[in-house]
Amino acid sequence: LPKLCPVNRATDLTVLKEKFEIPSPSNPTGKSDLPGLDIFVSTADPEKEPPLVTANTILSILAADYPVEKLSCYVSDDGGALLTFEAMAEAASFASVWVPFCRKHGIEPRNPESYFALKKDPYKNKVRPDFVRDRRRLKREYDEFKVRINALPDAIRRRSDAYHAREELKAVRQQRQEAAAAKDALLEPIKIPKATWMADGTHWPGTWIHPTSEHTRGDHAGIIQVMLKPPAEEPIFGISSDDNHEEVEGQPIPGVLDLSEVDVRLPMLVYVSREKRPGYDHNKKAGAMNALVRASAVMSNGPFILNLDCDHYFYNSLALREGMCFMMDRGGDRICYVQFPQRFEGIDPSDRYANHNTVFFDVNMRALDGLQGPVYVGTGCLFRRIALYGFDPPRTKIRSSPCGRCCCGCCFPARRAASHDVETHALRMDEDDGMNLSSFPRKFGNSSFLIDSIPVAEFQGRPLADHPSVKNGRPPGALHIA
Ligand SMILES: O=c1ccn([C@@H]2O[C@H](COP(=O)(O)OP(=O)(O)O[C@H]3O[C@H](CO)[C@@H](O)[C@H](O)[C@H]3O)[C@@H](O)[C@H]2O)c(=O)[nH]1
Ligand SMILES: [Mn+2]
Repeated sequence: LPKLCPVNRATDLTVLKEKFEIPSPSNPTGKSDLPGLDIFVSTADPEKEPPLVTANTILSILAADYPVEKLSCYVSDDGGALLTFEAMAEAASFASVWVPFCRKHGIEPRNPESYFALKKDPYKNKVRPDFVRDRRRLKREYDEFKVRINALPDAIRRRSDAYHAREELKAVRQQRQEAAAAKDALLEPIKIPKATWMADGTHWPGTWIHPTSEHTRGDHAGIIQVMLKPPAEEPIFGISSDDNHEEVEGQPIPGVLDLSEVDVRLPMLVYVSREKRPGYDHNKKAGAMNALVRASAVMSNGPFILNLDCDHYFYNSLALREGMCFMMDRGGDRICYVQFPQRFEGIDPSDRYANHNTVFFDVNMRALDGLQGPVYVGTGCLFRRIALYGFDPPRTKIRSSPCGRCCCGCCFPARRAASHDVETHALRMDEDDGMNLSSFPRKFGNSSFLIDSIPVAEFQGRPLADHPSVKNGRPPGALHIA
């Protein structure tokens, strides 16, 4: 049995910054050379998973400290619910004040609900004189946002009822006209199925409040809606409070945040509800993740993917950068995924039921890291996109080991290579010629957009070729050009 050898790892964010974001003659503004990152959030039921919680998750993602133009967020709604859709739209709109506020004042955590519920002194280490005013302003905005989210179920129901009444009236009128034309006195009562209506006066394509065929939980069309479009390539600074007054009875009040030094761009946000039909097994969260992998490949195609459940959030706005330290390090191209630990809120003080899971996250996972690596726990995991496509790791060839018969990790590639044909159907990534698209099997389906996106993601996910030991690295600066 191998001995347990728990590993503690540390990251150095300064080194990451120096390597990828320091201005140079070829990159005068220090535009980021970090790879793209797609964040997936899954939700399935607005009754059991309150949209306010999902919205908070989304806000913590949109406010994460990562180059805005490299970050995209995808929400998968397996409930196909208009409520979730509209809550995400509200979150996107609230993000336009929340995210600049977080950036301006270095707020942590960037989940508003948790931030405003913090027990510790919010003014600790805050020196900007406008912090008090900005925080008060944001608190009010957030409270109003919460009320809007909580009012959504009712608003949607009332709107749907109003549209329904209008439709019924229309139908009755038409029936009367037809009856009059045909001189037919017999009028049958009209039954129109109760639809769920969107604000623009069209039918919601997903699940309806009153289910009808084609609009039930497991039976509806696919929906993709971009809620925040991809940001501009260069930073956009906000307006200063001098130019931006609110007026109360003709008197300007300086209530609006001064954002003249803050990049106000937001990452792309996409709502996805995959198509569902009766008779198919949709494989719950796994199926949702697969749908997002495909959808994101043709939209932002981030070479890295991180997934979160709707009731989880980023506690640390730098977490994505920390994950990237492992992926972009020398030898990082051999890493398939980086699993983040989970921490829990709202557990009873004595933790009678061991809900903190300390043994699992702080002992078992570290020990596994000393063997072959921790296991994937289903969420909070940063993946290399190409690894999810079923490719072999880039270096599966037998390498000469320093110790004749060795017991170190380098034996695994040899064993894998030998059993390759029989055991796995992994795709080979040719080390010398790169990828040969024509050899890709049908398993990717017929979308040529998807197939073409694969080698792009592979190239962009490589570490920098700034050291002789990095064999297939990409040249520095390859990603900072728009
Ligand atoms: O048809 C479904 C069903 C679930 N989900 C999502 O899957 C996630 C997890 O589902 P949940 O029912 O909350 O499972 P839990 O038991 O709470 O979560 C455990 O199991 C999950 C999946 O295996 C892991 O992601 C979690 O970390 C782990 O705590 C949630 O975001 C759901 O919205 C879907 O997207 N589609
Ligand atoms: Mn859960």
